[in-house]
Formats: sequence, C-alpha cells, structure tokens
Amino acid sequence: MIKEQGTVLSIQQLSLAGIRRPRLQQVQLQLSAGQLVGLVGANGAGKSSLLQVIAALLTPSAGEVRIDGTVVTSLAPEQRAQVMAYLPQYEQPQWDIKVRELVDIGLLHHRLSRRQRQLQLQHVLTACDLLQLAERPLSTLSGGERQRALLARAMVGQPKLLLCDEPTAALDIQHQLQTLQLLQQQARQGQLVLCCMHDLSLAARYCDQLVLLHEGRLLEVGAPATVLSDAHLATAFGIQAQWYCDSSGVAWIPQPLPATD
Ligand SMILES: Nc1ncnc2c1ncn2[C@@H]1O[C@H](COP(=O)(O)OP(=O)(O)OP(=O)(O)O)[C@@H](O)[C@H]1O
Repeated sequence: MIKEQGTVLSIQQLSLAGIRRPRLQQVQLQLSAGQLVGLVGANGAGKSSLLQVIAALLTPSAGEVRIDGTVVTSLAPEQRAQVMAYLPQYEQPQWDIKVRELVDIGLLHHRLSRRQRQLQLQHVLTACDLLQLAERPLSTLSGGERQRALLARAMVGQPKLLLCDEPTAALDIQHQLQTLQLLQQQARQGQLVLCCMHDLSLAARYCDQLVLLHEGRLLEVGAPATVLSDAHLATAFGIQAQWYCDSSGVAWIPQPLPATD
C-alpha cells in the first residue's frame, strides 16, 4: 500500500463489536505527524475503544489500522513498542517499584547505550515534574502523581505515535496546563499525539485538531472551532455553549439544551 504523504496513522472502515450496539462503526481517519489531536465525545462514545484498537489491544470486527503504512497487528510486540506508546485510562501498577524503575520500563524494547538511557530518563522525569519523586515507591504517590509517572513511562521512548487516555484527568490545574504544553511540544518535535479529553475548553486551546465520536461513529474531524460547532455540541453532548477567546486562551460556559416538549 502506498502511504499518503506525511500520514502516520491511517484508519480504514474500522468497526468493533459491542453488546447492545457496536462500540465503533466504520471509523475512517487519517492523521499526520506533528500534531496534538484531541479525541472527544460523551461517555461511552468509543474514545477508549478506538485508542485500544489503534494500540492493537483490541481486535476490530472489520477494518484496519496502519502506522506508516504497516498494519499494526502485523508488528511484533517489540516493534510496536518502538513506534507507539499507550497511556491507559486506569492502571494500578502491580509491583510497588520506584517511579524511576516504572519509567525505565518504557525503554524495555529500545536499544540504547547506558548513557543515552540515563539522559532520556532524566529528561522525561524533569519534563513530568517527577525528579523529587523518582526514588519513591509507587504506593506512596497520590493519584495525580501516579498518573504523571505513567505518562512519563509512555513518553520516555519518544514514540512516533503517543496514545493517551485522559492524561490530565487526575491532575491539578497547574499540572494539567504543564502536561498539555508538554504534549504540544512533543507534537512540535514530530510526534503524533492522540489524547482522549473531556475538558473541551482545554482541548480547544491546545489541540491542533479534534476528532469527535458519537455513539461509536466519527461525527467530525478538523480544527477545534469547526468540530465544536453549536450543532455538534447539541448532537454529541446535548449541550449549548458560549465561547470566549483571546490571545491567552479559550473559555466557555456550557449549559444543558433547553427542554423541548
Ligand atoms: N469490555 C467491554 N465489552 C463490551 N462493551 C464495552 C466494553 N468496554 C466498554 N464497552 C462499551 O463500549 C462503548 C464505548 O466505550 P468506551 O470506553 O470506548 O467509551 P469512552 O468514549 O471512552 O467513554 P468514557 O468517556 O466514559 O471513558 C460503551 O457503550 C461501553 O459500554
């Protein structure tokens, strides 16, 4: 298959079976490198399912996912670990290892010199504000600190495709902003970063593009202003919103749609 110029991730006619209805239905998506892309939609829309199929953790009932033209399921696990990393929505690490050891696991399949390994570890520990916590066992961390450690594990190998399921969900506001800036920087350095997000004002402020899912289908993909239109907010979330934008950011006041009888 010939890869479209610059496309890192190509999803063709992807469906995933579910219990009452398909979890994903005929999703078609092409994304290129160098972008922070927000995956948005209501609870149950299919965001986590889509990330898990891309990460080859779930097998689709139809369609396929390609990274740089190669079908993800044809990659050996070690090859997959070199091109992509996945931060799950929930993870309770099974071993009470230190933060530094957890982050180092992200380099398991990378052939690096000892010095290069130390440099990458130090870089990501600093970037994720974990230097002071590096020698602490995971059981002694707060929920948000643990989430930052898991993000550092996903980021440390500098994968071409970084998949993050709600990376800021447990973080205080300062760390939410720092994390989104960091993910934006990763994108500027050439990675494709795809993140599930619920905070639409942060998504509008930081993401280059948004992908909006509704009941397992792709409703819209494009610039935040296009995706978060009045019609899409009503269909996908059952809300309306007033938006305020200036050079320092984006804010919004969401409201439920007026009742109709
Ligand atoms: N293991 C599973 N088996 C069958 N159906 C599932 C499973 N996990 C989730 N689902 C269903 O698949 C659909 C999509 O779920 P998914 O977790 O992808 O949604 P989401 O958009 O990530 O939601 P949230 O914002 O609540 O995290 C939902 O209808 C959910 O009930």
